[in-house]
Amino acid sequence: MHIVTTIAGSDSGGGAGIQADLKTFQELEVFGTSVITALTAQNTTGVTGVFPIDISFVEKQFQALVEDFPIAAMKTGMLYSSGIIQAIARMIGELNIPLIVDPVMIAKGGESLLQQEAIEALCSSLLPLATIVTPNIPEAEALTGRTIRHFEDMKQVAQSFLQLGVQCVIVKGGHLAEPLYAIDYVFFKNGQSFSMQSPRIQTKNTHGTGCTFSAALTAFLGRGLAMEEAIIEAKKFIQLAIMHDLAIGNGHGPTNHFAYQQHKEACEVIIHET
Ligand SMILES: Nc1ncnc2c1ncn2[C@@H]1O[C@H](COP(=O)(O)OP(=O)(O)O)[C@@H](O)[C@H]1O
Ligand SMILES: Cc1ncc(COP(=O)(O)O)c(N)n1
Repeated sequence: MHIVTTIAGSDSGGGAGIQADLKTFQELEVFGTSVITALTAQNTTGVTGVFPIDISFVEKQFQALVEDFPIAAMKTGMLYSSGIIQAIARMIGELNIPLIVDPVMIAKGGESLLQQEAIEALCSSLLPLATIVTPNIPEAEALTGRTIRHFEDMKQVAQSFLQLGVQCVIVKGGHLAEPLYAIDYVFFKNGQSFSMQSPRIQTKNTHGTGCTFSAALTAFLGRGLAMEEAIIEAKKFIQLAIMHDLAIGNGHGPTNHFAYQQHKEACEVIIHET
């Protein structure tokens, strides 16, 4: 049994954050553990409150896990403050395992999940430890200070992340104005790159897409898949989860974490070398 960890915020609504991650881990047959950085009062219509956990208690959760479990891979999601980021980076720096950093900044409803002053700590302390970083377009722009309009901009942005020491950058295209396809761009340290294209699903139920994608990636890496294979399988997991979306709640409903196990044979992702 492979053990993986998510370091993230709790979403009381169950579609994003820790809850989405653990559901994804369970579906992908890895044993999920967690370090909770903040509680959010949240549903499909938005976030009504954020309660950060004391840094010392974040550290206590992390220590409890690493003292007892051989963790195969870790991901981070909502980290909220520079203090939490620095504590996490210090502890992860002592381990040598795949780390996926999903640089969560803003909830779909517009509420901030990362304090403005924490951006610097994310870039200087945590990203240099990341095996893979998975920004969406607004996060990639905010973290690098560059605007993304064309593929050339995307390459420059990826270069900025790679220069920090990240091994692989996946710029997720959910926010691109591409009506027919959802295209993600993958860049490796060795200069290789490719895009992953799947049909864009017309739905408002996209709460937790980024969390679910990075959790699937963590599970596949924890199971020992090679990086490229893990990335493509994670894209299939999120594609099927959006395709078979759940109309739960009155706002942006969650994705369907059950769908991959039920339909994985029926999902094609088109890969283009870039
Ligand atoms: N409407 C959609 N149809 C298909 N895939 C989508 C759609 N929206 C997002 N995705 C995919 O979901 C994943 C998360 O992307 P994105 O929504 O950009 O991230 P975030 O949730 O962090 O904002 C990516 O693989 C992206 O291509
Ligand atoms: C606790 C928590 N973490 C992350 C997200 C981002 O969700 P998304 O994956 O839709 O960007 C969220 N809404 N809440």
